[in-house]
Amino acid sequence: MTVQTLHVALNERSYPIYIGGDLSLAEYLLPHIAGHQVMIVSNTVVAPLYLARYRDVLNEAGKTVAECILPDGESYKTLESLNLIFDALMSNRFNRDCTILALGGGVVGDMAGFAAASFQRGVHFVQVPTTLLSQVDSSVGGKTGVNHPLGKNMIGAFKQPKAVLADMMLLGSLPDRELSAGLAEVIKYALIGDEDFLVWLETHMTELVARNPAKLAEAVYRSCAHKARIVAADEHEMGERALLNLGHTFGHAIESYMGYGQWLHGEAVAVGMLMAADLSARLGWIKAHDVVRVRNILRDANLPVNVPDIAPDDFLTLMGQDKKVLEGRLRLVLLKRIGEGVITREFDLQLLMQTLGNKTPGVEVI
Ligand SMILES: NC(=O)c1ccc[n+]([C@@H]2O[C@H](COP(=O)([O-])OP(=O)(O)OC[C@H]3O[C@@H](n4cnc5c(N)ncnc54)[C@H](O)[C@@H]3O)[C@@H](O)[C@H]2O)c1
Ligand SMILES: O=C(O)C(=O)C[C@@H](O)[C@H](O)[C@H](O)COP(=O)(O)O
Ligand SMILES: [Zn+2]
Repeated sequence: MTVQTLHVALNERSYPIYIGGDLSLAEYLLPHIAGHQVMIVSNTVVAPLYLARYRDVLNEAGKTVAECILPDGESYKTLESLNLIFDALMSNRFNRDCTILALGGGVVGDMAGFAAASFQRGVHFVQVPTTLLSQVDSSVGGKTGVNHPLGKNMIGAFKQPKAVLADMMLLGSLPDRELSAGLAEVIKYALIGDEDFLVWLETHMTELVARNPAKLAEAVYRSCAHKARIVAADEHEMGERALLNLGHTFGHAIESYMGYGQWLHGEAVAVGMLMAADLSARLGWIKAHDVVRVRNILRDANLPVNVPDIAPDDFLTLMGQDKKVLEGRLRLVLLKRIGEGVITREFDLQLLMQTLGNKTPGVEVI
C-alpha cells in the first residue's frame, strides 16, 4: 500500500499525517522523535500486541525508552490515570526534551497528549493511533484531556502532535464493534461538509465493514483531509471547528448518563447525529427522508440507531454541561441540509424536547 501524506498547516506547529500499511518506523517515526528519551504510553490491550516493535526500533536508534501501560477503557480516562503517566515520567527522570509517544486508541491518545501538554509545561508528542476512530479523528487536531464524572473531556488542553502515523496494519486486531464506532466519526465528516463522501460511503459501506484495506485507507485519508483543513482554519474552536461536534452534545450526554464505557464514544455520537438530524427535520431544514438516510447509513455501519431510555429532562440537564454552552445558552450542531452542518442556538426548546423524547429517530414520520 502506498503511503499517503497529509499536512495539518499550523505554521510552526504544522505536522504530517502518514497513512499507509506497515509504515517504516525508520522513515516515518524516527525523524519526529526529539531528544533521547521516549515514553511510550499505551494500555493493557494494545501494548502486548504492538509495543515491542516500537520499543525495539527506538532502542536501536539509541533512544532511552520507558513505558507507561494504562488500564484499558473509557472509564479510566481520568486524572488518576493521567497521574500514572506523570509518575512514570518522574521516576524515569525524564527531561523537558523528551517525547511522549501515544500508542493506542483515542483514550490513550487524549491522555498521553494531555500529559505532553502539561509535563514540565509541555514536551514533544507523537501519535500512533491504533483504532479506526483515533486514525480518522482523535489523533489529529490536538484536543487532549480526561473526563470528569459530570462531563466528558472537561479537563484538558490543546496540544498538537509532531506527527501522526495511521498504520492500517494495526487495525487487523480491532474488534468489529470498535471498527463500527470509528465509522461513526467518518460518517460525521460526510454529514457536516461532503455529500459526495456520503454517497461514496453509501456505496462502499459493505466493503468498509468487511475491512477492505484500500477502502479503509481511503476513508481514513478523506476523513483526515477534512479534519486537517478544519483544524488549520480554526485550531482552538472559535468557530467552524465546532462542526466536528455534530452529534456530540447528545452523544456526550449519553456516554456520561450510561456510565463511561457502556456506550462507546462512536456509538453515542452515531445516535447523537441521528438526533441532530431529527431536530433539523423538526426545524424544517431537512426532510424526513434525509433523517431516514442518516439512520440507514448508521445502521449499515452496524451502529446503534435507537436512543437509550433517558428522560428528556435528564438529557437536557446533561447537555447543559457541553463546552459549546456560552453565556448559559446551549449551541448545537445541526444540519441545514445533508452535507452542510451549522452551529446554532436558534432552535425552539419545545422541538428539542420532542427530539429528546423520540427514541426511534428516522422511523417516526415528523
Ligand atoms: N481528541 C479528539 O479530537 C477526539 C476525537 C474523537 C474521540 N476522542 C476520544 O477518543 C476516545 C475514543 O477512542 P477509541 O474509540 O479509539 O477508544 P479506545 O481508545 O477506548 O479504544 C477502543 C478499544 O480498542 C482497544 N484497541 C485499541 N487499538 C486496538 C487494536 N489495534 N487492536 C485491538 N484492540 C485495540 C482499546 O484497548 C479499547 O479497548 C473517547 O474518549 C473520545 O472522547 C477524542
Ligand atoms: O476535534 C474536534 O474538534 C472534535 O470535536 C472531534 C470530536 O470527535 C471529539 O470527540 C472531541 O473530543 C469532542 O470535543 P469536545 O470539545 O466536545 O470534548
Ligand atoms: Zn468524537
